[in-house]
Formats: sequence, C-alpha cells, structure tokens
Amino acid sequence: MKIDGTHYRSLWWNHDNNVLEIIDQRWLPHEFRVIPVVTMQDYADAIYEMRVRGAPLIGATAAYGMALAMAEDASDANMDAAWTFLEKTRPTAINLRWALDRCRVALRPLAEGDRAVAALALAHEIADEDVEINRRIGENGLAIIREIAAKKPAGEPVRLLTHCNAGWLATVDWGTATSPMYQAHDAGIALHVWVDETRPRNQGALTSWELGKHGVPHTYITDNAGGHLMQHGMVDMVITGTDRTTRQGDVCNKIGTYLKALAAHDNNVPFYVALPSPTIDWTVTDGVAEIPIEERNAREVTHVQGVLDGGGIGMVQVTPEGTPGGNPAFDVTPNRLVTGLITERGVCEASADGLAGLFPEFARAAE
Ligand SMILES: CSC[C@@H](O)[C@@H](O)C(=O)COP(=O)(O)O
Repeated sequence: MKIDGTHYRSLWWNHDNNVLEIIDQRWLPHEFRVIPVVTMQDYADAIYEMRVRGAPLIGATAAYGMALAMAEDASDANMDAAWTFLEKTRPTAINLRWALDRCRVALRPLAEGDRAVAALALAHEIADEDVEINRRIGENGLAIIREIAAKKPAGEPVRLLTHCNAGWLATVDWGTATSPMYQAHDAGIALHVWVDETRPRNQGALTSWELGKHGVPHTYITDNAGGHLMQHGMVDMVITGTDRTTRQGDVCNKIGTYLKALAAHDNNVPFYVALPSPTIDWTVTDGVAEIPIEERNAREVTHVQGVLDGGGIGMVQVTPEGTPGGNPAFDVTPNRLVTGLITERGVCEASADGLAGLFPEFARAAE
C-alpha cells in the first residue's frame, strides 16, 4: 500500500537495528507514527492494546515475538513460555495461535543454537506469505466484482459495503476484504464503498483512511445505516474480513458483522467474506457455541477518541458518569447467511464441503 507515494507494509524488520517496526494504529487516521517493538512486553502490549490489530497482522507480529524469545533464550521452556505469554493477548483471532503453533512445530526439532536464526527467517516467511495470500484473495474477489460491474448500467459504480478494517492495516499488505477493492479500482472498475464506522473503536476510520490514500471513492456511515441502504438498493455486495472461520464456514468477525449479514440476507444482497486459509480453525465446527469472544474494556464504549476542537488527539466521554459499558468485540455469522468465502485458492460455499474442496489436506488432517 502506498502512503503519499511511499510503499509500506504494516510491519517490517529494521535490519540496521535488528528490531521490528510497526505502524502504531492507535493514532490513525490522525497521525502516522512508527514505533519499534523491542521487548517481549512490547510485543504483548502491541497486540493487546491494538497498536497492531486485524487477525493476519496479529499472527505475523506474534511470529516476530517468538523470534525475539528465541534470540533471548532458545530453550524449550522459553519457547513454551513465549507461546503462552503471546497467545493470551487476544483470544478470538485464530491467526495468533496459528502463527505461534507454526513457529513451535518448526523450531522444536532444531538444536538450540540454530533456533534464533530460524525463528526470524520463519517470521519473515509468514509475513511474506500473508502478502501473497491477500494478493490472491484480491484476484479472486475481483472476478466477482467484475461480474457485478458487467450487469450494471454504464457509468454506475459497483457499491460495496464493508465492516471494520479488513484492510492493508489489518494484514501485512493488501488487506483481505479491501484487496478486491484495490484490484478492481486499479483495473478501472468504478467503485463506491460504504464504510461502517464500527463502534466502539471506529476501525471504519482506518478503512476510510486507506481507501482515501488509494483513491477509492467511499463514504463513512454509522453502523446502523447499512440495513437502510440495502432496502433502497444502494448496496451491490458486502465484503468483510474474518477473525476465525469454522470448518463448516461460520464466520467470526468484528461485532456487528452478524447484523449486516442478516440485513443482506433479507434484501438479497450477496454477503462475501474474504478468508485467508490461516484464519480457518479446523478444530471448531459450531462458531456460536465454540469460539471464545473477546470482552474488551468498557472504556472503549463509554469513550471515543478523536481530534479535539482545540487540536490534538484526545478521548471524550459519551455516556453519563458511572454508566456501565459492555464490550463484546466479535460476533459469529452462521454459514447460512454467507454467500461465499473468497480465499487465496478460489471462492467456495460457506460449508464444510466448500472448504474441504479448496483445502482438502487441512480438512483431512483435522478429521
Ligand atoms: C483482515 S482482518 C479481519 C479481521 O481481523 C477484522 O475484520 C477485524 O475484525 C479486526 O478486529 P480488531 O479488533 O480491530 O483486531
């Protein structure tokens, strides 16, 4: 993704200082700040405090955290301690555990003296793979957008709706839900994107920032506007990301996704989910019953961050003093509400058969 002409990933390795650098997303869209991640505590804080966020980016960050742990002490005991320390930072996005498991499986058989170099190489590999997966999701999603565009009157844009930020900032590059948007825009297809604000943390502002930087026309809307827009024929397709998708295609994503899927179903609007394969949890069948939903600090609901009238970034309280806030951060959309899953290997039905058809080796291994 380019920011004012410079290409960025959401994280990168600083070879001069031998340290990971990240874009501190807490300050976006108002300030673009880059910070180093130096200690194990920095890694845990970066994930928990959402300096990095989005399922794929959390996974890649955790892999670099494991690399730091191996550079400090490459023993089995420290590997297990780092796994536990990082895994507990955020419970819902499966990419975190997926990345930590992949590191542990690859590193365990190695001699302790070889683990630090191998762990860093593996973190780079996971980051690079994420970029390629998302590029391919973009190609596969582009085909769907093309089909919709072909049926529209000349000059009318394809109107998409997205929830949260499943963008470049939530991955290492491209984004998942936004990758088809960027590729369609770059292919000359006229688009307009409705961007849900996504309370409580307003990740829609991140999506708006990204789309703006890429020149994709968009409008920031309240979370409650989508149903109305769909009733009035103003949405051609919904695309969201996912934090964990079950083997039968139930999709757990940012709170409010389920309501968008219900509205889409009621209005015959296709509802697609952009799904990188590391986000599939092959051990889970029923998403509503089995996926742990992160409950975050109520202050994220009772307060909102933004630019203050006098300048500077600050928090304002929106509730009466003492009102309790509730903050479940994700919800589950059952597969029956999902039109299709856009993966790096192609598009499939949101079902056990659909996923097993595209990823037979993982489905078999999970049996
Ligand atoms: C490609 S990102 C997919 C999801 O991780 C995204 O939609 C989302 O819900 C992010 O939640 P967040 O709490 O901001 O980490």
